[in-house]
Formats: sequence, C-alpha cells, structure tokens
Amino acid sequence: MRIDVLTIFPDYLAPLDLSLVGKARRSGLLDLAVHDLRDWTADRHRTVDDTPFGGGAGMVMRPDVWGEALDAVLADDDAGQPAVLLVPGPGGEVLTQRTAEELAGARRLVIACGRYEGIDARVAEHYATRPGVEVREISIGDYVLNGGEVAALVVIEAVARLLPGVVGNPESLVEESHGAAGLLEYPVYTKPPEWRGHAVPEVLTSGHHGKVARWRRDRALERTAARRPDLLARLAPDALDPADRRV
Ligand SMILES: Nc1cc(-c2cccs2)n[nH]1
Repeated sequence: MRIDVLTIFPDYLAPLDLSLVGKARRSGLLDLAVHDLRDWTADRHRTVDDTPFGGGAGMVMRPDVWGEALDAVLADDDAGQPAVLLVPGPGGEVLTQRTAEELAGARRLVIACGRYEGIDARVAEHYATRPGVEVREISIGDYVLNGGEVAALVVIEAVARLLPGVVGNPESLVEESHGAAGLLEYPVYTKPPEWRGHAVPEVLTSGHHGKVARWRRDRALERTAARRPDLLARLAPDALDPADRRV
C-alpha cells in the first residue's frame, strides 16, 4: 500500500518513523511519503491560506495550492492506481474498525491535512469528479482538533497494522477490541502470579486450554455487555453460540 500525506507541518508525522509503522516502511510493506504543502506555493511567503468569502473569523486554505499539490501527488503513481483521498475533519464519517478494514484494502491513500478553518470546499468537490479518485472526509471522533495531522496518524496506524505482515501474530487481530470477534478484548495477565495481593485467575494457570478459551470468551462478553452493549446488539445472530447465552 502507498500512503501520501500532505501537510504544512511535516514534522507532526515524524512518529510514523517509529515502531510497527516505521518497521513496515523500512521493510517495504508500506510505502509512505510526507509532503510539505508549501512546496507547491508560488509566492515568496509560501502562502497557503486566505480570508474567507462571506466574512467570519480565521483563514481558509487556498484551492490553487491544494490543486497543484494533489495533482502532483496523484500523478506520481506507477500504474494509475485508484486512490482514496482522505480529508480529516470533524464533519466526516467517524472512523471505525470496519472503516480501517475497508481502507486497508485500498491500493493508495492520499491524506490532505487541513489547518485553519479548513480547506476551500471546491477542492473536495473537484477531486470527487476525478476518475480513479474517491474522496472521503474522515472524523476520528466528536471533538475538534486544530488540524488533520493527528487524525492522519490515527488513520495510518489503524490501517497499517491490518496490512499483511505488519503485526507479528495475525491471530491477535481477531480477539482484540473491535476485532473480527466484534467484542471488547478480555483482561490479560503476566508474571508474577501474585502482585500486591492480586492473584491471576486460577483458570489461566490451569493449563486447560479449553477452559482458558471459555473463560476469555466469557470475560469478553461480560465486558462488552457492560461497557458497549451497542456492539453486542450489532453482532450477527450466529456470532453467539449457545454456551455464550449464559453470560
Ligand atoms: N475528528 C476530528 C478531525 C478534526 C480536524 C481535522 C482537521 C482540522 S480539525 N477535528 N476532529
């Protein structure tokens, strides 16, 4: 997968050199480039914004600069791959694990990080008509950030970890919260067996794999019912087996 990020704060994306995403880039599993939007400005001051038509506070990001940048980035591809143009914003579709799974299936993501009061609306309008480009505005939650860079980091991590080969044990993707099982994850423990008077649940040290699996499933169901009953309601009817019903 190829991901291009356009931003006026490239250093905000420095964490993408670290940990699993950094490893995926170095191993070639993920081709990720961060671009400084100001490289496509034409004036001495490298201006990317201007006052809003209709008045009001703040500044709006100029369509001409974004147009030059996006044309250049979209044109730079090996075989005319279709691209998803992601525009982070509080008014977008809220990112869920399902969205991340969908995006992980894309060949290319281009992420346009807005700042100020946002990007001129004609940019999204224009690229939505571009063959081979799908425009999606993405929110990472119902709160307001100062720019799209943090949202880009969240989207990239949620997507990159789903790419084959990025996480060591793909099985762990099934039982994590919001994973394929559709439940919250069960509680986990490691050594020492007793810590400050708290013992590890005996079943986990019994060596009885069937009982451990049942215990974990029960805890995941209990947690989901207590904290996120909405997730239980969404489960496919056949996702719960008779043994689950007793939780
Ligand atoms: N979820 C979310 C995204 C955002 C912003 C993206 C770009 C500017 S503000 N705020 N909240």
